[in-house]
Amino acid sequence: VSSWLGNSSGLPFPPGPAPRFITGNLHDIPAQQPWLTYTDWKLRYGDIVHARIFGQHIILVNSLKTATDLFEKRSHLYSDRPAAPMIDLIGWDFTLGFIPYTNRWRQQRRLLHQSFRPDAARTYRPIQMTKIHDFLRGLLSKPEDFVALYKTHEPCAAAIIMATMYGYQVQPTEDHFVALSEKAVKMLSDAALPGAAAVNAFPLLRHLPGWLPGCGFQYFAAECRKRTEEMQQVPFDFVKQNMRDGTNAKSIVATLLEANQVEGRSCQLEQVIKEISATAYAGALTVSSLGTFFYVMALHPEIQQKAQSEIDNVIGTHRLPEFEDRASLPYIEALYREVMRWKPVLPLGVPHATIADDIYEGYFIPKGEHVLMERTWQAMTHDESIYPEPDRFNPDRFFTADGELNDDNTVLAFGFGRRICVGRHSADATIWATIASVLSAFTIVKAKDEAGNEIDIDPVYSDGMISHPRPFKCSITPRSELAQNLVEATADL
Ligand code: HEM
Repeated sequence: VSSWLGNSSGLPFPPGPAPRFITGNLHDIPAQQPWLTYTDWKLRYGDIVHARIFGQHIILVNSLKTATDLFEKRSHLYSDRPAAPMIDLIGWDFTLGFIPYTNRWRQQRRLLHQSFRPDAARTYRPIQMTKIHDFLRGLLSKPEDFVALYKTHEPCAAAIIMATMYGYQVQPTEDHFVALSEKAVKMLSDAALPGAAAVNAFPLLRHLPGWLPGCGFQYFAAECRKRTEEMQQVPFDFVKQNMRDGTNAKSIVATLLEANQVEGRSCQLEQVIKEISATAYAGALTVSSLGTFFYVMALHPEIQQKAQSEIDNVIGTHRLPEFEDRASLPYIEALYREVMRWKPVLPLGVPHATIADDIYEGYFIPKGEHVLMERTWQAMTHDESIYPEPDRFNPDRFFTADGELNDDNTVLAFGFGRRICVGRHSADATIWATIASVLSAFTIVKAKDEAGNEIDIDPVYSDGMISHPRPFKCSITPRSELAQNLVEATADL
């Protein structure tokens, strides 16, 4: 109610579209690709925009400067997460990404940071490379027309995180553990149903029984809670069983359990370790930018050739890339940065919320878990003043006039401030190494139909919190017999 009543600060909210009496700007924000509307609002209202849906304030942060001012320089005020009762109901409130800015968040963040900070992330490189090589061999055994690419790289990300987190080797097909979390993750994304929106706007609805009309979400939530619990418990039990059996499977979970010596002693800490491992797993499974990589490679053969020439000149054709090659491959670096800039996989990031009232450039920003701070990728990664012709996929934009790689190496897609992505060092290494490895051994082109005509690729991305290119057909073939042999030989490494 206090949200509805507005503010008593005497200062205006940031400018924005006029709200209606009860619903606010509900009708101004489209259900699909809302960030396009937000970008339009940037042109109309500026770098910071205010809107309201029922009692929930939405503050849109539309420029890198404003994002840095608020999320970095005032991070002590802007590091909370908005309340989302539906997330609690479906059992996903264990995830660090959704936990409010509390001691529970600090504890989980500290443990995850220990396992994913740069020096720790470097120790996973051998596993990352092994799984990327498995992925390359998987590409060899696929038919020419390789469909639904975002599905093909998720198993690679899943294999890496399962091996590092739990010491578990994912089966090439129908893996039980992967199936468990896929179910839970799917239910999380389905939780954006109309019923869920109503619960988020009117949290009291969560207390109504499922048999009441409109409250069917309660049954869905109960089912989802079961799946989420399984996703956390089953791989965790696998590690504990291995520890009891003395099986020498190194993993982050085993290391954390040993270091904290909590096995059977401190249920609370054991629960935390179980939660952060599932968080990392779910994070790695859902967010990946490689769909975009395959997509742009099929559409831009000239960029692909340039990248492959660099690999051939620097590394040669007698071996596959290694992490140590990264500094010698500036064009691959630029290509990686452009993949991450062009279509961030989380177009609106993950919303932040405010811990206290604040004033920014004369505007009032209310405190509270019902204040959604959203960032619009189009406004930042597609800011024309920083990235001319922003919609064009162009890795060359990351070079200076002298042909040197420029210093724009902050990947905005990983977020800001204290809530910046914990897994970014590991994700960065996985994505870079996959790009370099795939390009060194394979050529990606548009697929052809039976008559030999190229099949166009629809420039369509999935909508929602996570955005991937829609499944498309393309052809992925070894660049040469030598490349094929190199990939096959990785089985013996
Ligand atoms: C392409 C890969 C990835 C992208 C683009 C990405 C992006 C993001 C973004 C935008 C956020 C929100 C940051 C903010 O609130 O300002 C985030 C948070 C998070 N990410 Fe990632 N992420 C990726 C991979 C991963 C991986 C592999 C892990 C596994 C450890 C991970 C774990 C997390 C966690 C735990 C959070 C929540 C942090 C918090 O709320 O304190 N992410 N990520």
